[in-house]
Formats: sequence, C-alpha cells, structure tokens
Amino acid sequence: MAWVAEARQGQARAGWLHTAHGTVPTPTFMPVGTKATVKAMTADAVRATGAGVVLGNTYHLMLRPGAERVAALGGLHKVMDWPGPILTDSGGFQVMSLGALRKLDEDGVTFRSHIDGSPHRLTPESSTAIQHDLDADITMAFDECPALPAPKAVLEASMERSMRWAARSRKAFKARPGYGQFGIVQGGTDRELRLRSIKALVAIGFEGYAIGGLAVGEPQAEMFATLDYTAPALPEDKPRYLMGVGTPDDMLGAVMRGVDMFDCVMPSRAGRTARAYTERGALNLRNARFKDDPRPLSPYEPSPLNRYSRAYLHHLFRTDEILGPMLLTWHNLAYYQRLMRLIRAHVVAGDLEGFAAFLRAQWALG
Ligand SMILES: CNc1nc2cc3c(cc2[nH]1)N=C(N)NC3
Repeated sequence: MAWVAEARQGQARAGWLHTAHGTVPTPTFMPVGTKATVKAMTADAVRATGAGVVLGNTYHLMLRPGAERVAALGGLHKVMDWPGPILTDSGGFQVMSLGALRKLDEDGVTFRSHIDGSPHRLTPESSTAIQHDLDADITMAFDECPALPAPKAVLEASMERSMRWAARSRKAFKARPGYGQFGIVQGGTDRELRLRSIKALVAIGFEGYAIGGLAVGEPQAEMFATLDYTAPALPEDKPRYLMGVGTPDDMLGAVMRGVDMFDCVMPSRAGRTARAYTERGALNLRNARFKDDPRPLSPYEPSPLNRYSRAYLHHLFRTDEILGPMLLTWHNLAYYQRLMRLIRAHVVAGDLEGFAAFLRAQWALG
C-alpha cells in the first residue's frame, strides 16, 4: 500500500492512496462498517455516496461471526460485497470503550464479551492475525487506549506499552503488495509523550500513521492544538489518519493541519436518529417545522436523495418507518463524501483558506 501526494497547501495535502483493492483520493472519509455492514446501508448505497475505504472492527468481528468464519467465507470484501479497500481497527479501543471487563498485562488484554460475558484475549500478535484473516487492506497496530483524563505517569506507562505492542504488531504483520499497517500515536494531549511516541513508531516503520487518543470528548480547540504539533511531526510521505473524527468542521480544521484520513460514526448514527447534515448545518428532522417543507435536504447541492422532501423524511421518522434511517444515513454519508471531494479540490486549486471561510459561513446559516 502506498500514498502519493498530488498537491500541498500549507499543512493540507491532497493525495492518492494505492491499495490492493483500489486507489482512493485523500483526504478521505471512511464510513464505519463495524460488524461488516455500514448500518442501514446496502453496499450499493455506500458506493453511491462515493466512499473509498470502509472500516471494519476486530473486536466486534472476532466475537461475531468470528474471524475464522469470515476468512472461510472468502474475507470481508466478499462477505460484505465491498470490493474497495477496507481498514480494520485492532480492538484495543473497543475493549476499553465498551468497558468489557478487562485485565491488562504486558502480553495483552483479557476481557469479557459485552454480548455474553464469555472470556476472550487479544494480543498484538492475535489482533494482527485476525486482521489478516479478515483480509484488511490496512491493519491497525494493537494499542492500549488509556481512559482519559489520566496523570502523566499513567499516560507515559501506557504509551510506552503501546510502543512495545506496536513493535510486536509490526513483527506479526504479513507484508503483501497493496496491503499496509498503520502505527497509532498515543500520549494523550502531552506534547513530550506524543513526540516520543512518533519517534518510536517511525523507528519501527509503518505504511501510515494514526493519531489516537483524540475525539474522546476533548474541546475542538484542544484537538486542534494537539494536531498543530503532532501532524507535522509525522513523515511527510505517509498518510495520516485521525481516528474517530468527526464533525464537518472538525475534519476541515484537521485537513488544514495535515490530516488525510478520517472515520466517525456521527453521520451514520445521526442518520438513524433523524439528524441531517447539510451544507447549512445540521437539522433535526423530527421537528414539526418540517411537516410541510417540500424542499429537498440539500437544495443547493446535488444529492442522490434530493428526490425526497424534508416533509417526507419527517413523516418517515415520525412513523418510525425503516426507510427513514436508510435514506438519512445515505444522505449524511453522501454529504460527508461530497464535502471531502470539495475540500480536496480546493487543496489542489490552492484556495483552501477561502473555501474554508465559505464553508464556515454556510454552516453558520443554520
Ligand atoms: C471516537 N473516537 C475515537 N478515538 C479513537 C482512538 C483510537 C481508536 C479509535 C478511536 N475512536 N482505535 C485505536 N486502536 N486506538 C486509538
């Protein structure tokens, strides 16, 4: 797997991510397909949004249906009918964030399934093997994700363990043309720890680098301040992935600070809860003001869903029709993809600053 830069503007980059399952323009937004499905979306609908890379998840897939079963059925691409590139997260964050009763030791994590309480274990080696079985184009290193906020000593010990686990993940990775593995920068919002983490990961050497430990509830200003020194410290010629981010405004600011790849459950989760992302900010379609609104959701933009009125979507959510979450998830993901395409075009055109001001003014219209 390789990333090639096409254009730069300030810290922002426009590039091409070449993988075994196709080439994707960056910056790119990766819809979350945790359990081998982007919730409420058929694979054709995901394609129609213009998505490039789809995310899968080691933790969820190892529990159900099991990585061996996915491998026996031909791998994730075949099982979920997604011929494009797939990135799988390594499980560490989910074990921590799902609060699955976990016991951490130097070798790995023992935890109980959040589904049935059955005992399981993940190590850098087993997580890497699972992601190989899933046939992920991009494998994430197995890291330890400390609950934040945490004292510096705790962050330091956790980051150092994650770096030892990154080395073990790299050793366990089976290199194949078109496939790659990303290291994950840890260290909370502590500058010294983050820069040490970057140094350790670059010394191991990965095809790309992810920034972890953000998008866990910290204010946007704090996330941007961390990016201001973290992104430029990562290798210029490798893709940078900000995990779990974010809103349209988060992604715009992160692209301007040098980030190339994003994933977030927001647009799909919002689609299921009647929250619509549009070029003029977010709308709550359950609100009675949409009862008779004949306009499409994005009247100023081409969207596959402009054949439907806001009144119709309001009706679907008010009557709990399954089509409501399906159409709105499709709309939100299509908006995220269109936004990324426009941002990329303005990086290439060299006028991203001006376009950012335009976007922010539009979002403020509400
Ligand atoms: C929603 N925010 C978020 N922050 C993350 C941070 C990480 C992650 C996933 C995340 N999602 N996966 C990892 N393997 N490590 C760090």
